[in-house]
Amino acid sequence: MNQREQFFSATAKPRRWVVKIGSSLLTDNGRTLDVPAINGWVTQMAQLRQQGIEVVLVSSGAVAAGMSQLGWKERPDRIHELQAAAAVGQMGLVQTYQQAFHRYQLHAAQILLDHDDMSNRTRYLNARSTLKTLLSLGVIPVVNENDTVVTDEIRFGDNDTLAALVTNLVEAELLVILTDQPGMYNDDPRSNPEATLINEISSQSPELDRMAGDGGRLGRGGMITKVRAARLAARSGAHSIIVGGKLDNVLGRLLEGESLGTLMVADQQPQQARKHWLAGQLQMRGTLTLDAGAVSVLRDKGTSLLAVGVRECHGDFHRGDMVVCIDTNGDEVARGLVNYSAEEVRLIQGASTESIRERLGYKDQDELIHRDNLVLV
Ligand SMILES: Nc1ncnc2c1ncn2[C@@H]1O[C@H](COP(=O)(O)OP(=O)(O)O)[C@@H](O)[C@H]1O
Ligand SMILES: N[C@@H](CCC(=O)OP(=O)(O)O)C(=O)O
Repeated sequence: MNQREQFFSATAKPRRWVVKIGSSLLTDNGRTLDVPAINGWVTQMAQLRQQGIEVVLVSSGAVAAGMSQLGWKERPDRIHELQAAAAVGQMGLVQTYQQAFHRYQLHAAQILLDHDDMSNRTRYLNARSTLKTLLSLGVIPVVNENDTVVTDEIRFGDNDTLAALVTNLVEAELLVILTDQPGMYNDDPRSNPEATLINEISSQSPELDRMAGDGGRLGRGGMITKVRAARLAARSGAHSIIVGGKLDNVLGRLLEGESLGTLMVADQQPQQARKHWLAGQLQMRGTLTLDAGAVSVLRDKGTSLLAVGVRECHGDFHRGDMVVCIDTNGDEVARGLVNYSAEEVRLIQGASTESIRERLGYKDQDELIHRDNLVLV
C-alpha cells in the first residue's frame, strides 16, 4: 500500500480538510467570478460534510470579483486600489458561497484573517476557538486574507500560505489546494510541454523548489507558494494535495483515494508533529502544578484541565499563552494554551468551575486549558 492508499483507507480517512480555491480557478479568465464552478465545488463540499468530513474553505477571488464590479479591466498595481477592489469583491464572494451552501441547508461563515492573527497568541486562540466552534456547529467557514490591512500578501496574491496557517490552526489532517493545473509538475507545464505530473513526494524534498519555478499569471503565487504551504501544513502533521479544481467531482474522488494531483507527504506522524508544533510554536510562559487527580484524568481520560486541579501557579502569562503543567514531584505532564491569565489563575486555582464567576466576576471558559489545546508529554 502506498502513502495515498494508506491515508485514504477506510479506517484512516482524514476527517478534517482545508480546501483552498485559488484566484486562477475562481475567476472566469480573470474577469469575474465563475459562479457555476463555485456551485460545483460547493456541491462537492456539501457531499463531504454528508460523509462526516469537516471542511474549512479558504477562498481567493475578492480582488477579481471587485474589479469586475467596479468595471476595471486591468488588475491595478497600487496596493490601495487592490485593497479597495478586495473590499468590494469580498461581499459578492461570500454572498455567492452563502447562496450556494444554502441549497444544501448549510450555513457559511466569513472569516477574514491576516498573518499577524496567527502570531499573536490571543488572536490565534480566538481564531481557533471560533473556527472550531463553527465546525462543531456544522457551518462551513469561508476564509480569506483580510486584504484591507495587509500589503505583501495582496501584492503577491498568496492565499496558499494562509491556507497552510489555517491548516495548522485547526489541526486539519489534509490541505487540498485546488488550482488550474492537474497538479505539480517537475517543471512549469506552461513553458515546458515535456513536464510530467508528480504523483507523490515528500513535502521536504529539496527538488520541489527547482520544479516550482516562479509565480503564475493571475494569482501570481504560482507553485512555489504551494510548495511552501505544503511544508507549513506538514508542521502540524497535515498532508497536502495540489490538484486540478476543474476535474470532475475532484473532492469526492480524492476521498475515495483516487490518485489525482500531487500528494505532498508530511513525513512526521501527525501526533508527533502536533506535539512539536504546539510546543515549538510558543514559548513557555508559566507553570501550573497539578494535583494527583488532575494528572490522572489528563493522562487516562484525555480531559481538559479545570481550575479545581491546579495547586500552584508560577510565571506571568496571558490568556492564550503556552504553559507547562507539572505534577507535585516537578515532572512535566502536559503543555497547553491557557484560557486565563496568571493573575486570574491565582484567584481560581483549586476552585470549582461553578465558582469561577463568583471569584472573578466573570467566566470566559469552563476549562483552564481545553483538551484540544493540550498536549500530553
Ligand atoms: N512545476 C509546476 N507545476 C505546475 N504548475 C506550475 C509549476 N511551476 C509553475 N507553475 C505555474 O503555477 C500556476 C498556478 O499558480 P497560480 O496561478 O498562483 O494559481 P492559484 O491562483 O490557483 O493559486 C500554473 O498555472 C503554472 O503556470
Ligand atoms: N486575497 C486576495 C488574493 C489572494 C490570491 O489571489 O491568492 P492565490 O489564490 O493563492 O493566488 C483575493 O481574495 O483576491
